Amino acid sequence: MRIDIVTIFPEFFSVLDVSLLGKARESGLIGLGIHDLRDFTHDRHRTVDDTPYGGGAGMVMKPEPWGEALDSILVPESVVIFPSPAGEPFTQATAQELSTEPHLIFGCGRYEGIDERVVDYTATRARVRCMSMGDYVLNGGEVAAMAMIEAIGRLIPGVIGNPQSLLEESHSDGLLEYPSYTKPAEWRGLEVPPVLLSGNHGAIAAWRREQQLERTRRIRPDLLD
Ligand SMILES: O=C(OCc1ccccc1)c1cn[nH]c1
Repeated sequence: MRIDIVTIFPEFFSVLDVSLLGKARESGLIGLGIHDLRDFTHDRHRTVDDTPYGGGAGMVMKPEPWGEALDSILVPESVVIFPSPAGEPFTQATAQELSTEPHLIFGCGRYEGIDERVVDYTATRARVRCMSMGDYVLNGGEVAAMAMIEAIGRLIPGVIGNPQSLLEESHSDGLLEYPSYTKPAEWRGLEVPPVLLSGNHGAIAAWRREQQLERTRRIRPDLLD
């Protein structure tokens, strides 16, 4: 997979060099390109925003720099993702689906957002998805993009050492994960549930499933609808 990121804070993504994805990049599993939106401006002040038509507070990102930046990296197979509070929910299912794509482009908006014509025009040349990480507002798309890149990247075969662990985590089967324990068997007066020490794998699997259902009912009943 190749991932390109367009942002006015390219240095923000230098952490991707050292994280889990750093190894994936060394091994060629993931190609990463980081593009400074200001490199696609032509005025002395490298302007990327302007006041909104129709009035209102804040600034809107100008379409021209975005058009040139995306022209320089877009191919028909690309999926262009714009993190946005007004986007569709990004879930584990979305991460799973996007992890099989050959090329993802993350367009990190700031201010009040990007001129809508950038979304409309880009949608005539590739698949575009405005995606939300949750019902809250950040100052820009960079943090959301980082989270999506990690959620997607770890699902790419070969990136995670132990693919089995991907099967048993929260949301992989639509439920929250069961509680986990490790040595010592007793810690500060608290014991590990005896079934986990029983060696009875059938009982352990049944207990874990029940824990998943109980937790999901208690903490995230919406997942059971
Ligand atoms: O704030 C977010 O994206 C940054 C952004 C993009 C465009 C305009 C304002 C802010 C966000 C919240 N949930 N998921 C994403």
